Amino acid sequence: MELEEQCLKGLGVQLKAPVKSIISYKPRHLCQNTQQLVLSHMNELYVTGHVDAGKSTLLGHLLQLVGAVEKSLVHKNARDSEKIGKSSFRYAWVLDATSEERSRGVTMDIAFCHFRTNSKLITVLDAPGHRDFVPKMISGATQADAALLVIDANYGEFETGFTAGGQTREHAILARSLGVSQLVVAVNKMDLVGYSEARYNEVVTCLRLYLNKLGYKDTALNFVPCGGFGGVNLVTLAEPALKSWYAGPTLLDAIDALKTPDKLVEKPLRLCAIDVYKTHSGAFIFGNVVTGRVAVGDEVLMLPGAALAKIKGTAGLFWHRVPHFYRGLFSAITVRNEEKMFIITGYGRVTIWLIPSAGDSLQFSCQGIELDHFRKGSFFCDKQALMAPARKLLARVYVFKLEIPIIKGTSVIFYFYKNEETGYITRLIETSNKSSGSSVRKNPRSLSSDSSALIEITLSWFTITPLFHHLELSAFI
Ligand SMILES: Nc1nc2c(ncn2[C@@H]2O[C@H](COP(=O)(O)OP(=O)(O)OP(=O)(O)O)[C@@H](O)[C@H]2O)c(=O)[nH]1
Repeated sequence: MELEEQCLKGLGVQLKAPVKSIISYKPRHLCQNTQQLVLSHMNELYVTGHVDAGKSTLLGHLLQLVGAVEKSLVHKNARDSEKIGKSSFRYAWVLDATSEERSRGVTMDIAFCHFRTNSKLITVLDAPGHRDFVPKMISGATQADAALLVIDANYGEFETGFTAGGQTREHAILARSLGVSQLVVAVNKMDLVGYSEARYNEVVTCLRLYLNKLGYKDTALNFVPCGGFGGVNLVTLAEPALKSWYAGPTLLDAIDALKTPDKLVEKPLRLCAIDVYKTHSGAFIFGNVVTGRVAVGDEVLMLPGAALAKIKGTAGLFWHRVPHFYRGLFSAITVRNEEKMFIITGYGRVTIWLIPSAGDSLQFSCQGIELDHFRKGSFFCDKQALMAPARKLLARVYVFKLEIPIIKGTSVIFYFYKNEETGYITRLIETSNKSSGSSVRKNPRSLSSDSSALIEITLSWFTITPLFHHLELSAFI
């Protein structure tokens, strides 16, 4: 394995993640001496928390410290933010890149970025904290394995985010109901409370109780005291006031310790198209492999529409035209159109293909479909194992806090990757035990706060669903 990695390096191909395995899977169009490298899976981490908790600053500073931001950009942000009297936002500007976000000092859309820890490639989604942008935040959470919940430790601020209706609670509930299974909780702005151990313990105790109640076990939680603006305990712990009582992980270590979920490489292909980027010489699709794997030349079906398409590589010549923030998304298959590379191994000349598989994001183009018919959220899937269009869905739902009980006929919004469909509840099938899932009561008349249930939803229009039940279907009510 090391040899292959070294050879690729020698060719100037920089892998975005360490090679995990060499697999024997061979599509028909590849010749016999083809080996395929599967890159180690990425972890997707989405950053959330109460408005102004310091999410963008924390992340921007962390990216800077791990060298994921170009030095020229660091200097430019420092200079430009100072010029308009907003130097406290200089780290946040790494992520809040639009002029409206900068002038208002709030994150308004999901920002993507990437960095490496010791053992992982992390894709980060910085979600807006403001209530008006909650739908954006939901689309971020539906893509992520783990979340970084940022808490403002300052006196009064933590309490505001945490009281009934506060966004810390709301975001934790959303993350939980959308299936995010692990949380790193950054107890931020510790400088404002004098790095007080007592305050840290107070915040952690309060949050732990609440998160346990939502169903997060202690093993799925990792609390880290830090200061995003000062860079305290992000990558190293040098602050004596914190060091005197804290000996746990830094934020980077806590992120590195996240478990990489089983990405279901062996399942049939489901590739979700996230966006399309048009240049005068062609269009590229940006997508995310949910399950299975895909190679150049594969014939796939795009749904909805059932158009047959052939996956093509993308031309490296256009690389410089790809927006900067998208670049880190690509796994090695698309970096400089090097999907086919020759390397010398102990066995002679071998063709290496880099295969994007479940968990990878990639850029590609395809033959056979009109990109005008393409829409965000379309799925490319295996011809032999199609995804089923459906209007009726069964969903296991967790009900958190409600003012009015849920009854038959209640309207819902269904999110499935980039798809969003309205509908209503047509049956309340049973309530169930929150931890064991066993049936408690058949055909209940209503669902109240703090319960779990199996329900039937009828959507206003057909949506595509996975044929196999690889994800617990989650609905947000
Ligand atoms: N004292 C102190 N201030 C901080 C720290 N981190 C962030 N701030 C300040 O808090 C303010 C808000 O920071 P942002 O990073 O924009 O917060 P945010 O959570 O991303 O905001 P939204 O995305 O709009 O919800 C800015 O003025 C930051 O300089 C910290 O560790 N200590």
